[in-house]
Amino acid sequence: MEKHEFDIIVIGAGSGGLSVGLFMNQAGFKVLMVSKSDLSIGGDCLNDGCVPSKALIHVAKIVKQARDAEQFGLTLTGKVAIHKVIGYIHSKQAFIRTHEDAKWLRDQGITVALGNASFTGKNEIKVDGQLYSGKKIVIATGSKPRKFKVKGIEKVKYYDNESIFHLDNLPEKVLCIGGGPIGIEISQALSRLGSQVTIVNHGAIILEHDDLAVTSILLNQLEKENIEFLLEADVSCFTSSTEAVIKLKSGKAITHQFDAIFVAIGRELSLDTLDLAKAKIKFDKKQIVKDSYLRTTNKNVFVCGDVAGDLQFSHAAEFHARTILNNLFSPFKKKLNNKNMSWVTFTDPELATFGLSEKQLQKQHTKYRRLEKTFAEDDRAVVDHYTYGKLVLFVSQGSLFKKQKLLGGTMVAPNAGELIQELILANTSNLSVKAIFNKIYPYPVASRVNQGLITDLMSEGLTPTIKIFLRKAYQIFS
Ligand SMILES: Cc1cc2nc3c(=O)[nH]c(=O)nc-3n(C[C@H](O)[C@H](O)[C@H](O)COP(=O)(O)OP(=O)(O)OC[C@H]3O[C@@H](n4cnc5c(N)ncnc54)[C@H](O)[C@@H]3O)c2cc1C
Ligand SMILES: NC(=O)c1ccc[n+]([C@@H]2O[C@H](COP(=O)([O-])OP(=O)(O)OC[C@H]3O[C@@H](n4cnc5c(N)ncnc54)[C@H](O)[C@@H]3O)[C@@H](O)[C@H]2O)c1
Repeated sequence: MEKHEFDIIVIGAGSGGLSVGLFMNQAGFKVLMVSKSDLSIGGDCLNDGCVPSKALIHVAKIVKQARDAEQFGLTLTGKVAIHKVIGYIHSKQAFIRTHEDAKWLRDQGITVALGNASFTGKNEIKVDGQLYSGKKIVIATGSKPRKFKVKGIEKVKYYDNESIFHLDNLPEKVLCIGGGPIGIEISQALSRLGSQVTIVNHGAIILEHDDLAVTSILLNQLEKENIEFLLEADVSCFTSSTEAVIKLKSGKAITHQFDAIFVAIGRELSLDTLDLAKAKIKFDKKQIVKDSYLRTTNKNVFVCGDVAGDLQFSHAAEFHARTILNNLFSPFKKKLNNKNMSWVTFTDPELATFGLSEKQLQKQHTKYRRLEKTFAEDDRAVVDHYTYGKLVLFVSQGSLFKKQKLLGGTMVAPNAGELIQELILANTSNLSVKAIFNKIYPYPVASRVNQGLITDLMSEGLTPTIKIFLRKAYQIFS
């Protein structure tokens, strides 16, 4: 059988795989991209994840704002037509697909093979009966929703992120299993469109990777929108297609009625068809064994994105790609380092987090200050009605000769994801907090809250000695 040879083979054309493949192609290398099918190009992000979920959230927000307008005398009648919502989502996906499909990739000069890839040797894979070899191979096969296995599950209408964006009818009552970002984002959107939603979460808190000071505010806001939370609770079984038995924290079991369940209890890595052993790639505890350079036990094969078993975000997958690309071209190999990572949960209000968390700072024995500010007195928050908002920052200890810097932080507010961007820049660029303090913010942009908290910190510098010094200076120079 004829074998096709490439400089690099990328298995999986999602956020991670596309980043590697497109750059290598632009740089003049011979690239093979493998995707299960034409429609799976773009990966989870385009097809079953970020894009459809953010489009759904957009529509749900419009509906909520229309309902909110009733307090100003407008009257709203009728129900949301779910097929129009789904149509909107699909139209946005179709638009993006025009530059994320096999034809477009081929037009760029990339060879595309459609089908499941499996290894046949250390540098060789097979797709749809055809062999391909690559000097380097990147596994970027992503992840899939973990299946919920409990007695009676076969009786119920079951949705997860692969089916929810194809809804025919909006279920009246939804039972969401899982209080992570997928469960929370989708639950709020469904609730705003008209479903009555209850979230059952195994853990004691929602969004367990974020700071409790902000997740508790988000929880409170979601409860105000009539989303019910059962925390530290588990579905023991389904007794019919519409009834679940839920074991509560107290040990008590209750029955709960619903029309459909939405499952978001974490992800499983997509490795099924790869046949890793043929390429001498070790696999342990449901993960591919990798080093801190994202290399597998076969030094010519890398892992990138969700399948690496690290943080599962589109931008994390892109960051993996950048790390791998750097190391392909530079003698100065970079280890994967997430100290500047950030993420946003696109609820309303949004929850945005960047840099190191308090747990990480404590673990690495870094000296830091925790600063907190509510938005109760922020003029923009007052007029736009989000005084519940909060900003938390972790700053290093400065001195006369040492810059005080942002180590991490988190915010809950509408548009928090945009508001923290300048803090992320200060964090990644190692700027002093004075960069925020010295900025002139147009009044009343919402991001003035960032300066507000840093100003609180700076005013601590007005010690009794400094005040005496200022009085003297005033006497002399004024
Ligand atoms: C509902 C939801 C919302 C999300 N929202 C956000 C968000 O707002 N922001 C964010 O940053 N992240 C978000 N994520 C996470 C984000 O989608 C993923 O982290 C990201 O898509 C991972 O990219 P990847 O390249 O690792 O994998 P993927 O994008 O999943 O791509 C992997 C590709 O490999 C293909 N593949 C698998 N096995 C094989 C094989 N054997 N041969 C050939 N091809 C194969 C798959 O079909 C797929 O196309 C969300 C996820 C979900 C589910
Ligand atoms: N805006 C974003 O960036 C965004 C949005 C969606 C998803 N994502 C990514 O996708 C990943 C997966 O999201 P996810 O929400 O599926 O998973 P997750 O692992 O983040 O959260 C799962 C939640 O389900 C709970 N859980 C687990 N088993 C359960 C059970 N049997 N019963 C009840 N609760 C149970 C856990 O306590 C946890 O709170 C996220 O970690 C994130 O990286 C990102």
